[in-house]
Amino acid sequence: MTRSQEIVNNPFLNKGTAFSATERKDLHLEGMLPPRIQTLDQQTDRVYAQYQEMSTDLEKRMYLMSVFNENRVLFYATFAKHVSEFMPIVYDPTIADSIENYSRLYVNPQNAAYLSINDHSRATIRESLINAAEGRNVKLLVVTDGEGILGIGDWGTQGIDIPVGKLMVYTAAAGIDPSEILPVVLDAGTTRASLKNDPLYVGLDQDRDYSENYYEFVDNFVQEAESLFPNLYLHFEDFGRANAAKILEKYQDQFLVFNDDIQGTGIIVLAGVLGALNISGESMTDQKYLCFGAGTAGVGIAQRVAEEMVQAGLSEAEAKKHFYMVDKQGLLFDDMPDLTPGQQEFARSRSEFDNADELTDLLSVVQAVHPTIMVGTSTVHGAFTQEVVTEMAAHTNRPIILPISNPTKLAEATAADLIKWTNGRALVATGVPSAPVEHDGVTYEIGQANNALVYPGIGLGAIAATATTLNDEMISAAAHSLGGIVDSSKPGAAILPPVEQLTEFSQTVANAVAQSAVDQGVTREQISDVKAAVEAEKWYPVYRELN
Ligand SMILES: NC(=O)c1ccc[n+]([C@@H]2O[C@H](COP(=O)([O-])OP(=O)(O)OC[C@H]3O[C@@H](n4cnc5c(N)ncnc54)[C@H](O)[C@@H]3O)[C@@H](O)[C@H]2O)c1
Ligand SMILES: O=C(O)C[C@H](O)C(=O)O
Ligand SMILES: [Mn+2]
Repeated sequence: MTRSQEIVNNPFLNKGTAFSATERKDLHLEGMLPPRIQTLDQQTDRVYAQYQEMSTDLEKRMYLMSVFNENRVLFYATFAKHVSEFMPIVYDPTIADSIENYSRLYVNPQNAAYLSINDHSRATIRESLINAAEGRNVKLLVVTDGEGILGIGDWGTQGIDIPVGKLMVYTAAAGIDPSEILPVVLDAGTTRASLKNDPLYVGLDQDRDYSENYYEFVDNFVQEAESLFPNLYLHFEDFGRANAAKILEKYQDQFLVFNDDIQGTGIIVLAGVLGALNISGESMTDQKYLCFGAGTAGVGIAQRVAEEMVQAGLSEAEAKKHFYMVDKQGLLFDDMPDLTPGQQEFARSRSEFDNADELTDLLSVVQAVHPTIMVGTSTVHGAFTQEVVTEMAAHTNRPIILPISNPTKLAEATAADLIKWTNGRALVATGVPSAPVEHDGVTYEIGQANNALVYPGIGLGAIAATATTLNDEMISAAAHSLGGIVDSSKPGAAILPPVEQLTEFSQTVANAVAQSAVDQGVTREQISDVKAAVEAEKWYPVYRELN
């Protein structure tokens, strides 16, 4: 390839019709492009106009991905102008459709790294990461093994769209330089027969490996990534329930790692609860918390909220008494076999209830417990029925209800139903974006309780501060930093800030996390001005001069 071809085919360098006259001459691009030189603004107008021509959300996403494949600056400049409109297209919920159809729609590897359990030697992994990084300075890596994609389960290699999509949000929300990132999928096989039997499937057509091999694969990957990219922020996403917490615990004291489903979700839900309590005027330690779906996210959130109660003065044992975990078995009791370690932490004793053996479904648990907060991470569509919600609302003035299973087709309830069934008393946030709800003359704004509202800022803050670890203090600082953005005195106010302000509050989160790292002295470099360090780390979608 000639240098000119390399430039126009490199999405990190390509400017399309915006190459200047001098660049066209110096880089030998003359004759390779239509003659009229356009501005980035004109290009984004064209992209947005074409985007609007697409009839379905999946088509819109595919079109935007084609722009992404060609020209990163143009993609992010357009995204920046339409943040709240593009989020559900680029990210959740439309990303779920693109994952389910990934092999069928495949056109481009999108500069991701694809690793295979069939050759998981450190040498091969190292070589693959070097190839995929193409000499770029990787500071942020998002990795999945595809086993627990959103709530839609095991999608093997097709899960790579989650790291790609999560990283797009990092850049759009927090200004992470898109050339300093790497999406990675660890293909350890899949349990999904329809993928294995599909000749178009681009991943390994073999059973998912649950042997020691798997942990060796993960470990070889972590060790090689950490050694190749020494200042890495390593983000784990959508691993299965049996592995997510285990992997985080294994590496969190050694490296700068983050599990979004556990920590990111814990932070955003805690922020939502704090926002709700700000509106109701109630105190955290008076709450009774019901988790429906005690898996990776459910337990991660409960741990974060429990930690907040400890900070509010309760002992750990007292704090845990405020929690009720419900899973497939019903209310989780400490005598049940097969509880995960996280579930065991919160399991109750049967002797607390007269009718313990009857507490096998959500409604009977709500009747027995009278929760004030109910969070859904179960993947059970419609589980928060009118009966469940009215029962909850009969015993608390402002029920805090967060159905956050993704994508839309798995959500436990809609915001509109929750507002209607409680006559506007419920304080609600949902995992996917929800339109405002009109009820009895009041417009209820609905916040989005999605980790996307916090993980970009946390990553930016940790990277900008040159943090060596991501600890509880930094995580708690992130959750608290979102307070005060919403005017809680307004009737129908949301409990979380609006996605339109994603870039602004990502900066707020980043500053809080970086400040916490600096205050604790857990940084590689001495940082005297935290805000300046965060600002200096930010990338903006503008064309840079090429020579
Ligand atoms: N909004 C967010 O930011 C966010 C973040 C993480 C996860 N999530 C969503 O939460 C959901 C769960 O994700 P996860 O990673 O924790 O998955 P997971 O598989 O670890 O957990 C799901 C849990 O729900 C339980 N469950 C399944 N069917 C049930 C039923 N009928 N009754 C009660 N419990 C049942 C499972 O046994 C499991 O423990 C997904 O839909 C995911 O998209 C949302
Ligand atoms: O990806 C999302 O939308 C949030 C979360 O990480 C999930 O797994 O559902
Ligand atoms: Mn996730």
